Amino acid sequence: MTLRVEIEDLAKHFGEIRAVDGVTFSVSKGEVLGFLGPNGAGKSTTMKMITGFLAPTRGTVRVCGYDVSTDPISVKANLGYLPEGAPAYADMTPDSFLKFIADIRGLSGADKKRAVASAAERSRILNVMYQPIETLSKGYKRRVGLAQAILHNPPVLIMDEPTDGLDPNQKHEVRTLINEMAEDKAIIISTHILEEVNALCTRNVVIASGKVVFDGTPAELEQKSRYHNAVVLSVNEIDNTKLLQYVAELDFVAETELLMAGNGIRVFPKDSAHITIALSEKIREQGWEIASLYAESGRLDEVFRSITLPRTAGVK
Ligand SMILES: Nc1ncnc2c1ncn2[C@@H]1O[C@H](COP(=O)(O)OP(=O)(O)OP(=O)(O)O)[C@@H](O)[C@H]1O
Repeated sequence: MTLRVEIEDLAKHFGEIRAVDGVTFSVSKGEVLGFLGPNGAGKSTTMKMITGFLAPTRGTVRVCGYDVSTDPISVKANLGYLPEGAPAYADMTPDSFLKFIADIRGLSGADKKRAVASAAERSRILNVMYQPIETLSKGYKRRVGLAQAILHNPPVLIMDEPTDGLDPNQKHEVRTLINEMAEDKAIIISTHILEEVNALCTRNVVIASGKVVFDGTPAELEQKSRYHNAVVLSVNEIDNTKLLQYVAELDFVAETELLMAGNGIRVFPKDSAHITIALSEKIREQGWEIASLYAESGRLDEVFRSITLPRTAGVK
């Protein structure tokens, strides 16, 4: 694994406010890291320090081996940044905007032409290259932003809320583009859209109050849910209360609850064990007919809440 972004004990204090308070994580080539956290957790401040817009109070950021505080120009050369929202310069066309960015990146002649054509193709904006940016749909505007970020083919891409405010089709398109680029880049995406975690990310770092509270795969995040491996069960012609009483006594069951609208019961296993087979055997032993039985993978919204709420709230 080639390490591309290394963040160590990063902190930013604004007076009394500890916006970022000792954050450490790294991102390798091929990884799409979902950087999650509630409003005010410190995501934007961290991203601004990675991209060199903001100087840290403490700690280091290295991008492709270059330290952002001592070698910001090399860092910027290795990094593409998609800020939140739409690109500025609304009265420009994507063609003139990308050429302008190419100039800033120091590209000229054939290199500039090739870079603009390749970024436009990869971002699928070739059909709108000569239309003012302000007249484009949100999805296209975001793709123009993406084209700008990848123009110099950087090994590291940082994106702030890349699909925020897009409709489901546009979200899908932008995610597809990001997935296509993932193989040869290290990508950091800040988001609070939890479905993005499964659709896009290979790893997640969750921060709350400026500190890392989780670093792992989407599956590991789901496993922290109390619903992980919980089984939803309904049985034909048996009263749900009776079913619940029977199931609650089984030795592999920790907890049970009735579902709304008579839709059966939910069974929480002890130690998050896999219990679908054992449970279906126990139901059949009673001579009951199972109408439906399935295990849940876990609920990201619930895990997210439980790990990002202040610890004083009594949450594990
Ligand atoms: N320039 C600043 N001066 C003072 N406080 C700031 C400044 N920038 C950010 N903060 C504070 O630092 C904390 C972290 O803010 P930040 O914008 O990094 O959070 P965030 O996770 O990006 O939130 P959001 O999801 O709402 O964008 C907040 O309490 C914010 O008010």
